[in-house]
Amino acid sequence: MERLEKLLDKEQFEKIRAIDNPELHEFLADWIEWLEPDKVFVCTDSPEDEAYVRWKALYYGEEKLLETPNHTVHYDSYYDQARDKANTKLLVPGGKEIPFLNTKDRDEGLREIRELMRGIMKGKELFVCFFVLGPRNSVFTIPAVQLTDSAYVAHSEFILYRKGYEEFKRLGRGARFFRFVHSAGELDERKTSKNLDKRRIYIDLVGETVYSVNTQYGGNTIGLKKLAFRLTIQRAVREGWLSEHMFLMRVNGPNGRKTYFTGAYPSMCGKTSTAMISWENIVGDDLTFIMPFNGVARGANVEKGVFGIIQGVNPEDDPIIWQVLHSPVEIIFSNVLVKDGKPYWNEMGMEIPEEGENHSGKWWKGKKDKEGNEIPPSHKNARFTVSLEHFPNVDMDALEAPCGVEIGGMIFGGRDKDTWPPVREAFDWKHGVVTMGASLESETTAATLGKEGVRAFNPMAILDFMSVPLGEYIENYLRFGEKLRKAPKIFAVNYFLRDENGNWLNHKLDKAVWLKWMELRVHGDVDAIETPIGYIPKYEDLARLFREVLNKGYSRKDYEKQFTVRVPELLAKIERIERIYREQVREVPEELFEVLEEEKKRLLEARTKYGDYISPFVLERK
Ligand SMILES: Nc1nc2c(ncn2[C@@H]2O[C@H](COP(=O)(O)OP(=O)(O)O)[C@@H](O)[C@H]2O)c(=O)[nH]1
Ligand SMILES: C=C(OP(=O)(O)O)C(=O)O
Ligand SMILES: [Mn+2]
Repeated sequence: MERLEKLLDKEQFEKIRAIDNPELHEFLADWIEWLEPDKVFVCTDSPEDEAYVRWKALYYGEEKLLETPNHTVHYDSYYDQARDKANTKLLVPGGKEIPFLNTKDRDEGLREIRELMRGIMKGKELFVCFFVLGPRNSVFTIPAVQLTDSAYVAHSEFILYRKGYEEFKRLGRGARFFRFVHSAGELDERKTSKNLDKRRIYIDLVGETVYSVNTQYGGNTIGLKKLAFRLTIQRAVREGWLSEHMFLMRVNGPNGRKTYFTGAYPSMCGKTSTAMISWENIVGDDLTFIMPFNGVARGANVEKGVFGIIQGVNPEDDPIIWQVLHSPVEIIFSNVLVKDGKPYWNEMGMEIPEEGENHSGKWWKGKKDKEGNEIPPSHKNARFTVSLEHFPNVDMDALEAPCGVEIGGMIFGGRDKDTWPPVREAFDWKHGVVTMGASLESETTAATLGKEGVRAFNPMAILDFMSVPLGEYIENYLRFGEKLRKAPKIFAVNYFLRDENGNWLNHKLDKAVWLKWMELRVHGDVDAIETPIGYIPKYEDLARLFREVLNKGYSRKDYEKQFTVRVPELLAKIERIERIYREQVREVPEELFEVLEEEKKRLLEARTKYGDYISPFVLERK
C-alpha cells in the first residue's frame, strides 16, 4: 500500500484502498512501477468513471465521433486487423511442447514480455478496470482486473462486460481473479499500434495472467474476451465444467415453449448471425460457461455485449442488428469506411461511397495496398461493439440468471463445402462429442492473420484458444455428459455447402429452419431419418417449417441435394480425423476411436447397400 500511495494520486489511491486484497495491491504496484505511466485512473462502477474512459478514447484520438450520437469509429493498423496466432503463446514451465498448442517456456516468455513492456506507458495514461466474467454474484462469476493504456480497449470492455469493482470489494481476499496487462505500445499519427513486429500475446497459465503488447485489434487485446478464454478453459477442465466458444440463444417452440441452445462455430462462421435471428432471442453470441447442476447442464453468457462482424449485415437478413446499428445507442464501429460522419461496410445492401476514410487511411475506390491487393471499403473482419441490452430480442432474464438456463441442445458447425449435411442430430452425447465436436473441421477465415479458405482441424471450434492438452479436454467433455441425468441433445450444422460450381446450397436464413427443427427434436415432437451419421430431418417436416418460418417453398430436389449422405467425403474425413488423434494428439480417450470406428462401419455397410451418394429418400424407405 505504501508503494501504491506513492504511485497514485489521492483520489485513485482511495479507490484501491477500498478493496481488501493484498495480492491485488502487489500486482498493481509491481506493474505500475514497471510500466511507468504518466497518470493512472482507477475505474469504479460509477457512471462517471465509465464516462471518463469514453471521453478519454476521444481525447487521445483512439476513437472519433460519428454523426449519430453515441457512435464512434476506431481503427486498428492496416496490418493489425485480426488475431495473431503466431505471436500468441501459452507460457508453461519448461516450455513443454503440447500438440496443437503454441507454447513457450514460462520464464523466458515472462522475461521477454516484461522487457517489451518496460516503461512502455511513459507519456501515457494507464486505466485500471474491474470487471467480471459471467453474471455478477453467481456461481459462474470470475472477477478480473484489466490494466491498459488504451482507452478504446477499456471502453470496449465497459460495453462488453459486467462491472466488477463492487464485486472485488465484496469478495476482498477471497477473490480468485484473472489479470490482464495490455499496452498498445507506440502509436503512429493515426493512433494505431506502430511496432507490430513486437506484437506479443502471452498467456501465463500459472499466474492466470495475460499480457498483450503492440496491438489494438480486439481479439488480441480485450482481456475478458479471447484472452480470458484460455484461462477459463483451463479452470473448466480442472473443475469439471465446460467453457466454450459458443453462442447461447432461446429458440421459441410451439405454444410458447422456450428451449435454449448453444452453438460452437469457429470465428467468422455464423455464431453472431445465428444468435441474432430476429424472431428468436439472443442471450450471448460468443462465449458460454456450462455447469452441471443437479444433473442438468445450465449455461450462462460470459459477456453482456457483442463484438460482431459487420460485413454482410443488411436490412433484409439482419433487421435487428441493422436497426440497432442505426439507433443512437453506444456503439464502437471498427475498421469500417467513414464518409461525412457515416459508417459503411461491405455487402451492406446499399450503395457505398467511392472515397472516405477506412482501415488503410484515406481511401478511394481502386486503392491498392503495398502488396498490390485492392483495398475493399471496409475490412472483412471490421466489427461493431454494442451492449446486448439494446437488442429488442435479448432475453434479459436468461442473461442475468445467476444459475444460468437449462440447455436443451448443443450445436457444432463450421465452414465445410462438401461433407456434412445442413443439420443432423447425434445418436447420443458420446456420438455427438466425438463425431461432431471433436471431429469439427472448418476453412480458415479473415478472423486470423494468414491464408483464408484452408480446411483445418478445429475441434469444438476452440482450437485457437485451447490451453490444455486436447486429450484432457475431450475426456472432460465425455465425463461431463455422465454427470447429467438428461444430457442436452447434440447437433451439427453446416451453413456452407456448395455445389460443383461453388454456389452456396443454402440461403443465409435457412439456419432459422434448422433451429426450429432442432427445437422440435429436443422435445421428441417430430420423427427423423436414421442415417449412418445420425438423424436427419424428413422432407415433409422441413417443407412445412420453410413455409411457416420463412414463408418459402422448399423443393424435394433441394432437400435431396443438401441431405444426400456423401459416403466418400465422410469416410475421408473420418480417416483424417482418426489420423490426427492417433498420430498427433496424445492421451486420447479410447472411446473416441471406438465411436469413429463404429461410424466408419455404418458408412461402409450403407455404401455396400446403397452406393456412394445416398439419397435421404432411400434411407427413409428402408
Ligand atoms: N454463406 C453464408 N454466410 C454466412 C451465413 N451465416 C453467416 N455468414 C457469414 O459469415 C460471416 C461471419 O458470421 P458471424 O455470425 O459474424 O460469425 P461469428 O464470428 O461466428 O460470430 C459473415 O460475413 C456472415 O455474413 C450463412 O448461413 N451462409
Ligand atoms: C473476437 C473474435 O470472435 P468471433 O470471430 O468468434 O466473433 C475473434 O475471433 O477474434
Ligand atoms: Mn461473432
